[in-house]
Amino acid sequence: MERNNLYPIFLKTAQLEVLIVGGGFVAEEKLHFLTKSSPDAKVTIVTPMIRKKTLDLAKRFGAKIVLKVYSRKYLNGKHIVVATTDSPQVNEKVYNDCRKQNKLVNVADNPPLCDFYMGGIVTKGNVKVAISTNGKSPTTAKRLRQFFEEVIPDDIHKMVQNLNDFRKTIKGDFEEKVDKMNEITEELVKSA
Ligand SMILES: C[C@@]1(CC(=O)O)C2=NC(=C\c3[nH]c(c(CCC(=O)O)c3CC(=O)O)Cc3[nH]c(c(CC(=O)O)c3CCC(=O)O)/C=C3\N/C(=C\2)[C@@H](CCC(=O)O)[C@]3(C)CC(=O)O)/[C@H]1CCC(=O)O
Ligand SMILES: NC(=O)c1ccc[n+]([C@@H]2O[C@H](COP(=O)([O-])OP(=O)(O)OC[C@H]3O[C@@H](n4cnc5c(N)ncnc54)[C@H](O)[C@@H]3O)[C@@H](O)[C@H]2O)c1
Repeated sequence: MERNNLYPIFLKTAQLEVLIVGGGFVAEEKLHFLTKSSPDAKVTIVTPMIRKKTLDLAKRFGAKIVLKVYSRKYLNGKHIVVATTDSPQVNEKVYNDCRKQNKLVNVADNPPLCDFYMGGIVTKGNVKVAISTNGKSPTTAKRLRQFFEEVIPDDIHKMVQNLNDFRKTIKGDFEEKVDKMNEITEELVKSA
């Protein structure tokens, strides 16, 4: 069986600079899911033309807009780059420029030109679940995201907070605390 070997990490988007190249439908989709998960993301969009809905979303989340065609100088100071233009040549140039500078890059509609994939994301308070199908089926990632949004209780953050509070009240060394935390949460996965 094929296996997904990607390693998910949870980025602190408030302290990273993201560049989106292009301002059309795909840019809107990527910006929408980025800001849904991470409203504090620091985003710059470089594009000669921006669609109204992309512009509205960009304004709502304070993204910086540069109405210019892409060139390498716009990579300065950026950590993560997402290319969404309708020109395969431009997208490929963005990819190659980023690889040369060791910047993480995603060409949205071209899985081989991605260092990382955006995933389906469920956020419930402090709990976050990220889903990937290894780039094989974005539709499945979306459906799984909808499923988990439904089944994970909205108030799971209360349990997380209670366990955080409870941990502080336990006496003993690290090992004893781990044992106690595992003991009281055992029921959560019993039926699984
Ligand atoms: C999860 C999500 C996150 C997000 O967008 O942030 C996401 N795509 C979403 C939706 C979606 N995108 C597309 C459709 C129509 C599907 C169809 O037509 O079959 C749908 C479904 C819909 O809209 O219903 C079009 C599409 N997307 C990609 C290709 C190229 C290809 O697959 O070859 C094509 C076809 C282009 C063409 O036809 O040429 C590629 C990628 N899309 C990914 C992520 C990465 C892999 C994630 C993974 O590992 O699973 C990857 C590899 C790169 C990337 O973009 O990072 C978001 C759902 C968010 C949510 O709902 O929660
Ligand atoms: N819209 C979709 O759902 C979808 C689905 C599958 C694949 N795609 C593919 O994704 C690509 C983008 O699609 P779209 O619908 O977002 O297109 P779009 O026409 O809505 O947007 C393209 C954007 O790229 C920008 N752009 C063009 N040249 C540029 C340059 N040199 N520098 C910076 N920005 C530049 C344009 O100004 C525009 O904002 C296309 O290749 C399309 O075939 C789109």
